[in-house]
Amino acid sequence: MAIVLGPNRYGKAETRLVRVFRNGDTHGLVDLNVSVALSGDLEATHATGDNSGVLPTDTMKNTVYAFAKEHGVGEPEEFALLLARHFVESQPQVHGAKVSIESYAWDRLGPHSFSKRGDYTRTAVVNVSDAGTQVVSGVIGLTLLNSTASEFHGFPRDKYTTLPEATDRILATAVDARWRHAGLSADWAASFGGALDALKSGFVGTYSYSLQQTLMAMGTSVLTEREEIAEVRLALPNKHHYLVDLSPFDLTNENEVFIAGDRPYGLIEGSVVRDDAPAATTEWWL
Ligand SMILES: O=c1[nH]c(=O)c2[nH]c(=O)[nH]c2[nH]1
Repeated sequence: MAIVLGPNRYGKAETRLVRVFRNGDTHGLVDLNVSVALSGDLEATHATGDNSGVLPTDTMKNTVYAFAKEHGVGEPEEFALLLARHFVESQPQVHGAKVSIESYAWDRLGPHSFSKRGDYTRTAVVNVSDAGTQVVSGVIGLTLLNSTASEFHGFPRDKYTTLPEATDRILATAVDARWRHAGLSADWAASFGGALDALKSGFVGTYSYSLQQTLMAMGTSVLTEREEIAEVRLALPNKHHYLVDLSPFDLTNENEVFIAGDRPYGLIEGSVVRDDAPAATTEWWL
């Protein structure tokens, strides 16, 4: 029996970068949270502390800031590709790089004034490895609600089942979605905007008998609208809204007064994929 090192990686997580683009009086703003994880020939440091192959995580952080100055910061997918390729190409012992970016949007209030948009976070993850390069875009925290057009019934009942059948309920979720691009170049901004719109219209346009059905419709909507996207993965928390019993006050409640539940919540997860999509080069999930 031998004890050996299993899969491992290391990097600098959550480097917060704000880049101001000064074009005369009118400034632009990019606000990112960048995480880098490298893998490769790293046995020595784990076995003996020989760091001859360990590019410091501090250097990774510095690279993020230096690249922001030297190359600017375009779309998050573009910046992640630039960084991931840099680490793999410049360090022979590094065979894999994963660069994950969260991008926070700011709305313009004036030439150099901005208001942070709080409705969702855009994400981009680039994986460079011997198997290939993969770009995954996504969105987290996109909260959507239908105040009707949702039912849930016909489910199995056992002795622990108390849930009433619902023929008219609120359906609400905070969308966590990632989508894998078939290629390595796209109009990333248009692709993200289109995918976001497709997720929303899939949610809005589906008369739902389960959040699972809505998940499938949202993924299908993205793949129908965006041919550059090969696969969509979704994690949809079911943000339950419970009808308040107003009968103690001699009041009726015709689906008008709800308690917004916090936890526990149902969590519906799934992948929607083109059957002819190219295979993923790296394992990915949320
Ligand atoms: O859309 C739903 N899917 C479920 O699987 C489920 N389970 C549950 O209790 N409520 C719901 N709603």
